[in-house]
Amino acid sequence: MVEADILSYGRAAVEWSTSSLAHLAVTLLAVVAAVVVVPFFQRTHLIGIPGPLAAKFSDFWLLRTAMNGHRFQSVHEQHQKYGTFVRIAPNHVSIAHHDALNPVYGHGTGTLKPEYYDAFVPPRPFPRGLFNTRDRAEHTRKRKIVSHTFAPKTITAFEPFIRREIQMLLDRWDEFCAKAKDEQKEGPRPGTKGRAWLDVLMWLNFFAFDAIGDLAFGSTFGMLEKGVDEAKVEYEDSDGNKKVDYCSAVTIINERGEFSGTMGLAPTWMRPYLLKLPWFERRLRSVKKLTGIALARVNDRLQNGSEREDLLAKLQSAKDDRGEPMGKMELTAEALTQLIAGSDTTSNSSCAIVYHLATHPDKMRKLQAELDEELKHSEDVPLHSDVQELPYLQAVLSESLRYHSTSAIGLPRVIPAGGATVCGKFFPAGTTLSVPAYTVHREKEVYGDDAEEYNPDRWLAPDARKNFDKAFIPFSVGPRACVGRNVAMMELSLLIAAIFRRYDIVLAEPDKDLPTFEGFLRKPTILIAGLKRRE
Ligand code: HEM
Repeated sequence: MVEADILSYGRAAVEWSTSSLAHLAVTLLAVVAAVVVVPFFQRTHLIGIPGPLAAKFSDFWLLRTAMNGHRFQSVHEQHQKYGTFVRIAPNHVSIAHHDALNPVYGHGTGTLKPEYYDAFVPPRPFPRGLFNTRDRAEHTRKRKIVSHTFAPKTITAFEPFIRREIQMLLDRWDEFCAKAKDEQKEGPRPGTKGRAWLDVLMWLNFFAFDAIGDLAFGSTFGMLEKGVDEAKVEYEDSDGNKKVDYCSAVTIINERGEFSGTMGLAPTWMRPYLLKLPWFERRLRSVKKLTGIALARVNDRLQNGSEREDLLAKLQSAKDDRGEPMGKMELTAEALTQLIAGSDTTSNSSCAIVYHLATHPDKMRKLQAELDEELKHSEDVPLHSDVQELPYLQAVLSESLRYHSTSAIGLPRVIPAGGATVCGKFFPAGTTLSVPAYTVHREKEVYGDDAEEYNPDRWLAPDARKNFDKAFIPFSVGPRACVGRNVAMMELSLLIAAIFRRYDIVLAEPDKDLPTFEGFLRKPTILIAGLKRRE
């Protein structure tokens, strides 16, 4: 009897497990059909577009590429293999041609930022900021308020504060140079005795955070002074108590970019599941901490006030079309946007400029000759009016932004109702298109056969700017282009002029490529250089 029971129990177990396995297999097939096969056949209009096989069926090809930190490179290689059009995800086509810029990003085209940008929205209860607002009317409202804060008059008023931070950077580097000169220690390379060896990227990050802190909130983070990457974070613990902590702002901003730049590529339904993976979980903590940094700065600033009109004061006094000012939460979201958009964009770009000049000593000497000649009577940090039209300095900045391009990926946009024809191909409404900056910046048709080479001199040719402008997008183009472009160009012009006029710079590893890791931006990871004061 017992034996019979066991046997029937065993049979039932086998039947159950067979039927549940079959059930599981059917469910899996249904999921695969729903997620992979159906969307593939729904997009028959994209079937003829070449690309990696995996990318035609699922978002994982692009997602995995992004997690590896070199999305710009992988997409570039696909374009080299397949040509102008590459399908990089089931509903996403990358178009590597400057003729695609206007229809994809231009004014009046009606294209919108897709769900990708939802992964950049700050955690609740904060609303969206200018950068990640997708709704057109809401973006227009915000853009009107924010662009007012970047009006030319405001920017001129920022110049003394930017110059003060650059002077602080020079003072710190001078200390290191003086010490190294006294000690006359051997450097990491033969013949480099008596130089100060430091991670230039780290110091440029200190500068960029202090500068944006000063511009946006009326005071710096104190990073240059302390020589430490540290920022105050305000947050609520699980019991709702307000807490204060200190953290590395640079690491946090990097991890936040990696989180958003990757998570945004996953279909919306999958995002909560990805959050369970340690890679995303850790980076989500950084997203929250970054909001905590903005909150701490906004709170301190509102409590203590500011003696001058910083960006926050401008935002506070600005009103939208209905005469409404921004509330505290929106103010914090915009302050966060500026902190993110205006800090490491500048430090990454300036780090790349230092790298490219130091690896092209002839170009560095040419720049130094111009600075010596034109800035004879300037202070350590020149005036913007003295440098904004220096031909070789501006050529170096343009070439470096072209060649490195911290925003290197194709920024995605969704085609609106009615569809659009781009570079001779029709794309129906709802298709996501992007134009990869890294690849477009290397178009031989525009930049010539030496497009793969770093050569600032190309910008000196007559009509160069006019010819290159059509394929030059470091700040993007159209209604969503960088609102801080003029501030960024002022910072870069002053900073690079001041640094190269004062120091002779060599790299510890001049034969190596600049190491980078890409989240949303393509960021250098380290740059060890030996500095000495020029005679
Ligand atoms: C070298 C420095 C910089 C570079 C290369 C850069 C590049 C860009 C790019 C490519 C975009 C478009 C992003 C997209 O469509 O997804 C953008 C947007 C933006 N940038 Fe910059 N940026 C720089 C500096 C700054 C600075 C200094 C600020 C402010 C202080 C700033 C504020 C913004 C904001 C608020 C947006 C969003 C604009 C909108 O959606 O309407 N950026 N930037």
